[in-house]
Amino acid sequence: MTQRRELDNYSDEIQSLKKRHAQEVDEYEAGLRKKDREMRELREDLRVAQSDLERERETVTSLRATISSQSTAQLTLATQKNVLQAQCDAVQASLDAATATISQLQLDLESSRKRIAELEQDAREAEGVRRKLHNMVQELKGNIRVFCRVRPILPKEATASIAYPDRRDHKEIVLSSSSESATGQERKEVWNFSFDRVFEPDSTQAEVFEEVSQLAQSCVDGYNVCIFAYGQTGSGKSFTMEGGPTESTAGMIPRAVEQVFSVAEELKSKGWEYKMEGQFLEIYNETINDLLGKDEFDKKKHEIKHDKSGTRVTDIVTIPLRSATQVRSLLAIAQSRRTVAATLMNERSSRSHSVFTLKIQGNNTHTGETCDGSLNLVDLAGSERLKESGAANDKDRLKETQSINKSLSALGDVIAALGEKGEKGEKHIPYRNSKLTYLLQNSLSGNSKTLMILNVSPLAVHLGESLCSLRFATKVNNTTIGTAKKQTRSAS
Ligand SMILES: Nc1ncnc2c1ncn2[C@@H]1O[C@H](COP(=O)(O)OP(=O)(O)OP(=O)(O)O)[C@@H](O)[C@H]1O
Repeated sequence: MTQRRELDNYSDEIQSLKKRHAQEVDEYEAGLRKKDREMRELREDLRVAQSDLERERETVTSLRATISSQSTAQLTLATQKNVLQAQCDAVQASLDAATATISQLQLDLESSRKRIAELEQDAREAEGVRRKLHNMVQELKGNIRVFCRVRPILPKEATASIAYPDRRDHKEIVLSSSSESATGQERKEVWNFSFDRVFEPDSTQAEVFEEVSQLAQSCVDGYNVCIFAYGQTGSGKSFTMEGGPTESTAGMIPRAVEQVFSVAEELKSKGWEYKMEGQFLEIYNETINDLLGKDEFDKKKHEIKHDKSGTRVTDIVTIPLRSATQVRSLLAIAQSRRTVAATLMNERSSRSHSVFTLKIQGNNTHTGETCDGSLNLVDLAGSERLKESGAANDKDRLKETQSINKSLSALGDVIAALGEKGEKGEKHIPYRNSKLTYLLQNSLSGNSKTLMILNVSPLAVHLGESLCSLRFATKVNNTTIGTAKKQTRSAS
């Protein structure tokens, strides 16, 4: 029994042990599951931690790369800083030097300003002296001068016998002709003429202008200047005065105008300011026509008036001029109007006098001086006589030729009378004998300078006309003796 009880006890004990064991197994399994869960969680944490670690590693690598490139950049910057510092030092040094130089320059500038003021004063005085000397030179050369220009022969023309013996000063021209006398003997005739300058056929416009340019200077200095082209039709007057379309063939009018503008520009630095205006007219049959008028034909009646302010033509268009280019276009307008008139009225351009007038008013802003000059450029009508012009049987042509002859001989008389006045004192000058001389009255007397360019045709058929022109020009040229004497008188 005891055994039995013991057995029961043992069985109970086994039962309780089994129970406890099952309980412990449960607990153990629950613990195990918990551990398992904890282990999964830990694994997850580990994976997260590993990926964080991986990221951190990448960050570290990239930071290392950044640090390495930053240190390279820092090194470069440091080098650049050193270079800039050196440059800065150099700039500072040159700035210091420049400041010193500026101070010195300011001193120099001040003394240069003083010197410039003195030189400007000297220049103004020298300009006055130059004007006087220039005028003296012009007077010594003669206030009335004559140049003779022989035009080249054109194709198919037969030349007359013309020689130029003065190879040094170019002042002589010799015409000759040989004919057979009634007895069959050869008769040779020779005519010598001398002028202030003779231009041979190969002379260029530039060479002729070289002699004329001094007069352009005079009119800017306040003198009245008249330049005439005289000669028979076809002798080269228009070529000489207006010239061709190219720079090398441009005539005296465009060249003189160019020169006047450039001299006026140069004198600006000496305080001179100039106002210029131009007019262009023609005198045809003793009637004035405005070549710058608006209409194709000028129907207005123009009169010449002389008053204190100078010579004025009533109702004539006067254009303020600002540049030589503007003058050239004006000349072209005038030329086209003359061409229209010429086609309608029998080569009128060679049967009328054209007068281009440039008025120049100067005012010196430093000295208060003023001056009034004018440049008259005159292309005279053809000087041929009645028989040559073929006018004898044509009433209109006859009238034309007579009025041309009248005005040309009036011009010769006025110039001759001016020369005599120079020798004998007071003398009546017959300005009123023609429109041309009346118009140019103020530009042919007093402080005026006259140049006549005699244009001569080289043709054998024109020999007679050439001789007439040369004789007329010689009469004009002899007038210069008056001026030469004046110079002797003032010297004594
Ligand atoms: N120095 C020169 N060089 C070249 N050709 C010239 C020269 N002089 C004149 N001529 C030519 O001779 C011809 C006559 O000249 P131009 O027309 O100038 O004469 P003109 O005396 O003015 O005649 P007009 O009284 O008919 O106007 C023109 O063909 C011109 O081009």
